[in-house]
Amino acid sequence: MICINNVSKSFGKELVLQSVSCRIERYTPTVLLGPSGAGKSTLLRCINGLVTTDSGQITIDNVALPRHPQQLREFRKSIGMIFQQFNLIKRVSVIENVLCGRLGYTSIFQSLLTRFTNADYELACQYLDKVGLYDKRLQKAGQLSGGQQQRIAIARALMQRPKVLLADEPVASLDPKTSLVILDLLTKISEEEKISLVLTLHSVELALQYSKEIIGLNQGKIMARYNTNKTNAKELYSVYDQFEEVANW
Ligand SMILES: Nc1ncnc2c1ncn2[C@@H]1O[C@H](COP(=O)(O)OP(=O)(O)OP(=O)(O)O)[C@@H](O)[C@H]1O
Repeated sequence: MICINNVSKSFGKELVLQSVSCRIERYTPTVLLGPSGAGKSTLLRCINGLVTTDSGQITIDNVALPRHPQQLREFRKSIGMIFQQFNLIKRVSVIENVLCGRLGYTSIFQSLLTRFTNADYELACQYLDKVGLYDKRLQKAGQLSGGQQQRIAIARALMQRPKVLLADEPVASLDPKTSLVILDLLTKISEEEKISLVLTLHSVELALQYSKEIIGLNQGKIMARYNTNKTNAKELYSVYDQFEEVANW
């Protein structure tokens, strides 16, 4: 379980997260929903320490996110991340990109030489097969379509064997049909591999279709929390124009 307790974050004079508290249950696909600038990406990035909080605490399975860089690096092994723009090395092969996900497990010396074990290669092939890209493993990543590049990014994140997968607008650069393929894949894999999935999305309809819990953020505050089975699109749209804080979890 991810526990976010009274987390605040400012960039300069802008208070982006204001004493945010919530719990994200294990194996419960959860979407952070809200208007542009609400602080969704910032909150997601606080969960893996990419953004340092000003105050408050985040724990994953009762372990607090460390502040010390080396301990944070170790902690991050258990948290995969997927980005809107895929963040691949486009000039290198698909399989090399996937293997990069293993760097956290490799000694610094090995990382410098980028030497991977046979077991690493086997695992990379296994995950490429899972995302349907085994046949493309030797192609340069940049030659593939956006949807295929996002699938490489998913395989790369899986190489970390994460217990939590954070996906920041994973389908914002993709067409509607490919978006469904990617979200199908993410939810299926997170269920199969027992990974807790947390996403930011801009589509109310996709949030309803692919999550079990929805956390509504607006102006750096949690406005409401919804169980997908007990809400509807009309109610969720209110997250975009509601400014009164209802509750924190
Ligand atoms: N590294 C940064 N430096 C300065 N300001 C930042 C930084 N990251 C985010 N912000 C600011 O924090 C606010 C919230 O940004 P954030 O990306 O978290 O919002 P969001 O809800 O994810 O928006 P969107 O849906 O448009 O991606 C914005 O005003 C943004 O400009």
